[in-house]
Amino acid sequence: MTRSITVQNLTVARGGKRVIHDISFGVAPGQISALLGANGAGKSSTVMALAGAIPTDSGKVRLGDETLTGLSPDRIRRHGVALVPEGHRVLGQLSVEDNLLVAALDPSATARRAGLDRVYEIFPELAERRRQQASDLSGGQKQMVAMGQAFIARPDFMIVDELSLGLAPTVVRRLAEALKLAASQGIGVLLIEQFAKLALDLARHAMVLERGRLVYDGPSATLRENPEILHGAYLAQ
Ligand SMILES: Nc1ncnc2c1ncn2[C@@H]1O[C@H](COP(=O)(O)OP(=O)(O)OP(=O)(O)O)[C@@H](O)[C@H]1O
Repeated sequence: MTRSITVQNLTVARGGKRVIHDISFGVAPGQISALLGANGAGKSSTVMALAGAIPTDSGKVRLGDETLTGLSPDRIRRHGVALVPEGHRVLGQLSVEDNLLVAALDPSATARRAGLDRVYEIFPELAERRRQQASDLSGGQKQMVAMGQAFIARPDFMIVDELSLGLAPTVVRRLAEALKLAASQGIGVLLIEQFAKLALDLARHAMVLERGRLVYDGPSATLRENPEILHGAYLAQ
């Protein structure tokens, strides 16, 4: 079962200052949505609020009929929202396989095996390195592990904070294919990406944040065809 995520009138304050102002949007099952904006526009704050890592001031986040607002990050994950955090962080002392298994939600041996098989099918390069210590992986392989940790939890909704940061184009293409696969299987994806072109190529739906306000919410094709909308938001910051 896959469900839409709905954000209603979300307001977030950090350090006593309002950084997200009353934003509303939705991501449907199987849809890739890009969230764009200049440095400091509020992308990470939005993502962290959705994942429960920082509190919300007001507003509501729902996955299907369930309200996620106010739940802990772990509860939100168990409800079906997987976050791939910025910086392809892994548990360096653990093997690739143990990194994946710590993220599995269903403890049964059958489910864990099926989860690993699913991740290794998406990223065969991780299967070859399953016993390798994660700290020895390349940046791209670490990002595969981070994405694998999301996939193994069988989420309804995936948030990817900076897919391509610091990674080579060939690796980014592989990761982009994995996101498309996720969407084709009904997972809703919210992609935060500094390279607008990549994000707009991947996503059919896009949003632009400017100083904590949503200034565009619509087809990504419109942003591709009217780059001044995006330039305006980046310059205004
Ligand atoms: N820990 C914090 N405490 C107080 N204010 C913060 C904190 N982190 C971020 N901010 C402020 O919140 C606002 C939004 O920042 P945020 O990091 O969400 O933007 P962003 O679009 O993700 O930018 P970047 O791409 O640089 O990460 C900025 O004004 C920033 O200074």
